[in-house]
Amino acid sequence: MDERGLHRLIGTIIAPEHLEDDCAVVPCADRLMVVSTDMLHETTDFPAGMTDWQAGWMAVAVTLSDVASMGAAPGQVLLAVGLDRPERLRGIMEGARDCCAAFGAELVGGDLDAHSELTLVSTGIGWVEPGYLVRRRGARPGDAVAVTGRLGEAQAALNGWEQHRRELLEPQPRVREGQALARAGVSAMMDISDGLALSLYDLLAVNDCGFAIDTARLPLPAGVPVEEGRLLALYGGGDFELLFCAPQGVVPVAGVEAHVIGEVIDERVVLADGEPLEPRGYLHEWSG
Ligand SMILES: Nc1ncnc2c1ncn2[C@@H]1O[C@H](COP(=O)(O)OP(=O)(O)OP(=O)(O)O)[C@@H](O)[C@H]1O
Ligand SMILES: Cc1ncc(C[n+]2csc(CCOP(=O)(O)O)c2C)c(N)n1
Ligand SMILES: [Mg+2]
Ligand SMILES: [Mg+2]
Ligand SMILES: [Mg+2]
Repeated sequence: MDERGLHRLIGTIIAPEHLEDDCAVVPCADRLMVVSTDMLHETTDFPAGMTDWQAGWMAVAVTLSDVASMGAAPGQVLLAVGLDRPERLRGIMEGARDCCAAFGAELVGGDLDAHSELTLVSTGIGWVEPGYLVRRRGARPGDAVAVTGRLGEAQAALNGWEQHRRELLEPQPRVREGQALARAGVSAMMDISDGLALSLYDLLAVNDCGFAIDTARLPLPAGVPVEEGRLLALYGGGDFELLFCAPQGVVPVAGVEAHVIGEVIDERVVLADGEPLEPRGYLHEWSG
């Protein structure tokens, strides 16, 4: 059983539309509040050699990435810390505070307990005017499919490409880009945490159309052989770039580094170079 299968179970217990987006959306006077929470554990999320400051940074970055993917401006963050050793707390809190400060958020609370494995749960709140909210649903046939930044860099570092360690350990949520894309009129957006392929299937699940990408157009990690780079870009996790669809004429958006990698098609399939793309990537799995 994997994460996506269990999400379907959750969707039989709470309203399934609550599982459709990177954040929950809560009307709040004349604005919308978006909220995301994410849990990281030492063994699955903190690679060997990561500092405590970087663990705190990453915990906030992954949540601000979800906020960014809705087109929202980050506001407040809470950080719950399941702490294995007290001497780690200062570095973790400073990393979390610094990531908040770098992206215009404020760390305003959290929780603390003792735990055998370092566990960080960050909750991020963002704010957006109703007209600029972007969801995963909304893609239309003929839209361009595009991504910010480059893909596969975090997984490249895990594969030993040392020049990409910074991207793995200190992910930069595309907060400014998310808001600029929303204002420019993109039709659907999400962040890529588990790899491009799984993200395209996540978009497929909530749209009435499909996606055809051209692997020659993928922005690959620098300094990695093209064949390996292409696999990293398609299936590697931990990138935290934005994947979006845009009506013709919307891209390029001023100030946003993005690459068009394909287009939205009528048929409800995900194609890469004309062939069905394997739904493979970074997935939490349970045995049995
Ligand atoms: N235990 C849960 N209860 C309710 N909703 C959940 C639960 N776990 C996940 N969700 C919801 O399911 C959707 C997908 O969650 P998921 O964690 O895969 O997204 P993400 O945070 O964008 O990705 P990642 O965790 O890889 O960064 C989100 O809307 C999330 O709020
Ligand atoms: C040991 C280790 N392996 C991989 C990564 C890269 N990484 C960070 S978050 C994530 C997936 C989404 O997270 P989740 O679904 O758990 O929220 C991935 C693949 C890492 N930081 N450490
Ligand atoms: Mg997300
Ligand atoms: Mg999550
Ligand atoms: Mg995940």
